[in-house]
Amino acid sequence: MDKLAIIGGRELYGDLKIAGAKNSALKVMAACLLTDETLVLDEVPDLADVRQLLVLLENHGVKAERDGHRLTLDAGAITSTVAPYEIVRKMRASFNVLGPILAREGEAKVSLPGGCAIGARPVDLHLDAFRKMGAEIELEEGYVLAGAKGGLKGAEIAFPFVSVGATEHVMMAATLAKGTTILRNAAREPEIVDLADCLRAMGAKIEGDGTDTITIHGVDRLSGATHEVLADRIEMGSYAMAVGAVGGELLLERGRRDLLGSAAKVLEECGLKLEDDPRGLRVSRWGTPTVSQSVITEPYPGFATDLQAQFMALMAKGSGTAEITETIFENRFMHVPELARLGADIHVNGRTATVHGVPKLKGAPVMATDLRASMSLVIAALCAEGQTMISRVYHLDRGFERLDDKLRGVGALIERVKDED
Ligand SMILES: CC(=O)N[C@H]1[C@@H](OP(=O)(O)OP(=O)(O)OC[C@H]2O[C@@H](n3ccc(=O)[nH]c3=O)[C@H](O)[C@@H]2O)O[C@H](CO)[C@@H](O)[C@@H]1O
Ligand SMILES: C=C(OP(=O)(O)O)C(=O)O
Repeated sequence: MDKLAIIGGRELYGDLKIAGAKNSALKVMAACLLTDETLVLDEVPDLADVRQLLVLLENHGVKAERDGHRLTLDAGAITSTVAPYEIVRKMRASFNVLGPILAREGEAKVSLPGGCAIGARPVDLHLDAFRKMGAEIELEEGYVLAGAKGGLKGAEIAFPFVSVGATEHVMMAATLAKGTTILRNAAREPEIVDLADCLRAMGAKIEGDGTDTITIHGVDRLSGATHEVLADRIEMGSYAMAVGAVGGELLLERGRRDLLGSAAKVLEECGLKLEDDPRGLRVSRWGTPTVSQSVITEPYPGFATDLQAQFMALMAKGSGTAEITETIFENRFMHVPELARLGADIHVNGRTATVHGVPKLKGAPVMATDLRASMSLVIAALCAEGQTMISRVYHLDRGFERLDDKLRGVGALIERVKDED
């Protein structure tokens, strides 16, 4: 298992390319199952999660070819409608093959998913929606058995609360349903719009993505297409926070201020400068203290839960006190004890963490606990005095492409070391 050794205190300068969004790439990849023609995807990030989903798609008969960031997927024939536990348990997004396979083949058997251990993460909203669309759903030995022999039917589905995964999953399946599906209280994340753009390029009829009501008119078949995956707003926000923590100036290529939602304004209030540039998002902070700000995580365009841990690292050296409230996942403060090892002063009470800014952090051995928590440790290490050794970095490799190379390229002292244990 690799570790990361980081010596803090070096400001970050230069250009850093933001990869395609993990949380978009995984969904558009699953969309290849909706057509027997070829789907070509550009700007697909080179991540452990992407490789993991490819294993699952190949299990269903998909032929995949990778050339740099271009991925060509051909689901000419779906050879298996079963998504096994051994593959699906490793990643939440792999559950989203159920809808496309069900829509195209009339049946699917998919293991209940895994993913980051940040909460219980049930899939009831997904399954309730498919039932409304006429599917018969049973749970057996950890698998969802879904059947819709006559095909899925359009339905009106009002989600009781916002779910990114359920919105995407039902939107995909509804493209091949008979009739019209209306999703109310739908998620509005940029990745939903990216997926809808890809599906439209494949011939789907979708309106309203990016709002809380999405209408999908089912079509008989979808075709092949070429689609470029949107930039990763979480990677972009994380590097922006790294600049906030340690100072400097980065041009985050392909980045866009609007993708950050309300986090953009929060970062500016903390003292960062964010400027859209023809090549991406320019972020800078020069010598001024980081002003502590309180945030509450919310669905987009609210402050993203996937940036909460990184923001806590930024607040650790803030000028005052910040309250950080997590409303999306019930167990997403696992980074708190690790940040405390570096000297952060954080107290958790229920869903709120109170962060009293300290003048300095000091390097220490720490352990990555989940994907975004790992990035919060990287940010804290970049602005800590001395060396921090982060273990279990396989969490980071799930969602941050070539993190150590990218940070080294802009001046950070960071090395990947092989664990001898
Ligand atoms: C691969 C991917 O895109 N992952 C993202 C996606 O996860 P994911 O799609 O799993 O997140 P959801 O938006 O569905 O989850 C939001 C909340 O709803 C709950 N819930 C969800 C579905 C359901 O059927 N029942 C239920 O109770 C979840 O446990 C969670 O508490 O959106 C999250 C919220 O922005 C992000 O943190 C994840 O990075
Ligand atoms: C929680 C995340 O991923 P997943 O939903 O795949 O666990 C994430 O991307 O921050």
